[in-house]
Amino acid sequence: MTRVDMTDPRGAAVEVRGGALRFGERTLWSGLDLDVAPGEFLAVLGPNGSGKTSLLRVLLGLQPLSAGTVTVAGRPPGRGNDRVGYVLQQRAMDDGLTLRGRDLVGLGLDGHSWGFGLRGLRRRGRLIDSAIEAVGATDYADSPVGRLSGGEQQRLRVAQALIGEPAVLLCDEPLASLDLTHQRIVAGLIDERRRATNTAVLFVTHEINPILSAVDRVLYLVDGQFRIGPPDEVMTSETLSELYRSRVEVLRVGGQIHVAGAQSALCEDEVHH
Ligand SMILES: Nc1ncnc2c1ncn2[C@@H]1O[C@H](COP(=O)(O)OP(=O)(O)OP(=O)(O)O)[C@@H](O)[C@H]1O
Repeated sequence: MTRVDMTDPRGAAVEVRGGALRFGERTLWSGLDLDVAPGEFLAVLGPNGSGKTSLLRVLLGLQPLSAGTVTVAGRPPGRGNDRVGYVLQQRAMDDGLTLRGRDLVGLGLDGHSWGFGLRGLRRRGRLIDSAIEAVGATDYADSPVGRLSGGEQQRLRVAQALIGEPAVLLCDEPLASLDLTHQRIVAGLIDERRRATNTAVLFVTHEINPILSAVDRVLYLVDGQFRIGPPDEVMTSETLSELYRSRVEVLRVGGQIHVAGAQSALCEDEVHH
């Protein structure tokens, strides 16, 4: 009997089969089978150098797999795959950068066709305005981005990533360098959007707590090993001790997860002081 999948006509948003990534002698990960469903929020965790950013680079088509296959929104990753949006690690933009906030956001529409003439331009303008409003950046949208604070720049980057209504949104530590209030705002926006438009989110982070309420599953990478599952299954003392090959304590305090007990490898995942 043929099985017909009625649940989602678009299929997996991200599909990796037997994925491996090696640099020289070093295997970052191998045997990775990963399906991310439309609308799913996957947190990608792991210590420095475990290959989190490299995984996003694979999904962006910037880094070929050493073995295995990958599709993003049903297509090979890379140029021409306009169904992917991304927010990369926060880096302060050159303070001489005179590009205005709204122009930065508008770059997210490049590759989309609005037709020519006034109507197309007006539609584009309206989309940019509403994307800027959604991230609460209206007040500084006309300022040169080089003069904005890190948090303000980051909100504009989120607007730029979301304006193209991607099927898959890749986020590489988008909350780093934001204060707690803005972490909440940016995480909330991304979560809201994926629920509204069924966007799959892959979110690389060292800190799961600001996004814990949004996370469906965790991919935890450590030194070539990984686990995939809901936070309650992966973020346990038992699972993380296995992954780190040393005793790790996972504490749940006030709805938050704190990981402690391993040495330096855990860095930012440890309880903050
Ligand atoms: N093109 C490359 N050639 C050789 N080594 C590379 C290349 N790209 C990444 N690496 C190495 O692969 C490892 C994983 O890098 P990656 O940036 O994916 O880690 P990460 O988990 O995102 O780390 P962090 O938490 O520090 O951001 C690093 O040791 C890095 O130096």
